[in-house]
Amino acid sequence: MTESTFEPPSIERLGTLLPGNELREQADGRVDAVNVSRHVGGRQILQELTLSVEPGELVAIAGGSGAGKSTLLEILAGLQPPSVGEVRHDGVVRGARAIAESRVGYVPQDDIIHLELPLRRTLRYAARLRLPAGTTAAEADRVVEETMHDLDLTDRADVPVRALSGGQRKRASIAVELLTRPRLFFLDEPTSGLDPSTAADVMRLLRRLSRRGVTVVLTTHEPAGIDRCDRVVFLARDGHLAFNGSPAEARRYFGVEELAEVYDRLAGEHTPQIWAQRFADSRTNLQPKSGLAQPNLSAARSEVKRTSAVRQWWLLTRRNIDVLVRNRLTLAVLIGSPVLVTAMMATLFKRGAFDPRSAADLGPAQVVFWIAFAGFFFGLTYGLLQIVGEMAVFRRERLVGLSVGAYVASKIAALLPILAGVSAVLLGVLLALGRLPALGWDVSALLFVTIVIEAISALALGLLASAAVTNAAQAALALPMLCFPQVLFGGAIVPVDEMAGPGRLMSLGLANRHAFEALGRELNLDQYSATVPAMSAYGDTFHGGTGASLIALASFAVALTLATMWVLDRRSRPGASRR
Ligand SMILES: Nc1ncnc2c1ncn2[C@@H]1O[C@H](COP(=O)(O)OP(=O)(O)OP(=O)(O)O)[C@@H](O)[C@H]1O
Repeated sequence: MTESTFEPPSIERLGTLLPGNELREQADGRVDAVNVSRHVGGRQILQELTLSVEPGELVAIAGGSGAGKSTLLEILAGLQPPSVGEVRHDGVVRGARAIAESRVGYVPQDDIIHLELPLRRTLRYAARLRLPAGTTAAEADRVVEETMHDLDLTDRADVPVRALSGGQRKRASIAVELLTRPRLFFLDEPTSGLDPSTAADVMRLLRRLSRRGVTVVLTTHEPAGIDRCDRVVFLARDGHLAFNGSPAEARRYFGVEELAEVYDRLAGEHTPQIWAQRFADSRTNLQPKSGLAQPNLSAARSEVKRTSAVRQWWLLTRRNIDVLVRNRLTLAVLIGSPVLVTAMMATLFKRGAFDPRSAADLGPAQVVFWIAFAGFFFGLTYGLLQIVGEMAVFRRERLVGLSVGAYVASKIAALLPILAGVSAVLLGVLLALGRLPALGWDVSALLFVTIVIEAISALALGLLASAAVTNAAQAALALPMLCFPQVLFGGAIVPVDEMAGPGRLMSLGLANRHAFEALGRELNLDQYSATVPAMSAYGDTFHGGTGASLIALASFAVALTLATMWVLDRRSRPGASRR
């Protein structure tokens, strides 16, 4: 092992969270929410409440749909700031970034693992990303094996996550979070969608964790799950605190035999405030015995040093390639669509389109325009589905310190070689079949570089759209919306000089126009304006050097990459909409 301040993250040292291990860390893992409330867009979704969770407690947050359970959970976890009040972990008031660096586990409702990868592989990537800087690969692998063993997943280690059962997949999501041995563990509806026996398995697992000293807080709708908890917090509509106590006390308090009946009782009153008032009046009997922990502003907990951004980039690039290679359908589309486009262009255009004696009308300009558009199209389609499908994974990893720059750069690094490959094939085929004039290496190389720079700027545009939309259907709709202006205002169908003023201005911001001009100049299309009358409409379009066009394309790539990072940062901030 290399010299470092980090000790091996063995189960023994990290603490002993799972069954079969008798060690127990000192009792930290306390959560206090003091006068917290939350309003969004003028609506109060969580009313002011104060509650504490003791170290090692297993607590359920229950209530009707939309009552504010997830909101309260995220506030307790420190992933969403309360609008008013504060949350303390072990007496320490923490900002979201500090929480990201401490040992808080959080399992959202969505899967936070890549479905394409085998379980062991996905856990290994997660371990290398999340375990402290300095952890060797062998140590990370050992933690993965121990965690899989503890969660009874070892015999599923080589199965792609997609092929796991619902319960196994939920345990896999829990496993990702247990890799760092959290002291505080928050789960949003960990049993939803599971059959009663599998749900009971998950609850038993959480109970075992709490017995080992981990504080576990979860949201749930299932009365059977609530019964397995030490304590239940019932929320009435609009986030009113209706009850906080043990499941047995809840039965007495609401006067019901079954906890399922509490939901009817909560819905029965005209206003949820009635429940909040009733509980506040009875509260003195049910206050946690130890009271609130005092804020400890000076506490300097040993915080985990995260993996460097460069190493994150390298790990994520490898994971991206791994996911791409294993998702045969995506790979087939990424390679198949350029092959089809190349074949179509070879079929559409005649040989000798660039021969000055036979060049017909707009022939040379059209060939060049569609080559430019192909580069744009490849890049855009490559980027469009990259982020939207793994937003839940990204958001979770961001909370444990993932760098947005490393994430976006890893997408570009994984896709760039394929983009360069398909661009080279497109040019090579058109040259070999005589759809382009015979060219020297220097011009061919220039054409290739132009197409690749354009494809990268389109890739960045695709990534931006992928980061901004909320589902794959929206991403698919974005494709024609983003392509259409590139065709209309690209300068080939209507030459720039013939466009109305606003159109001309708009074309300046489109990659296709600059790529069309650059490729046309590299191929010396200017020569046809004298011999082919229709080409004279392009005026000075193909006159001069290509530097300005290439700089414009590179600037788009940089600006769109930065915009993608900005959108991702905003969407992964604590409190950002999950929708
Ligand atoms: N970022 C947000 N922007 C706008 N409204 C929000 C936001 N987050 C939550 N809400 C609203 O606040 C209310 C509580 O949401 P929350 O997800 O906490 O409820 P829940 O009890 O977990 O619901 P469910 O059981 O259906 O998951 C809902 O009406 C929801 O639409």
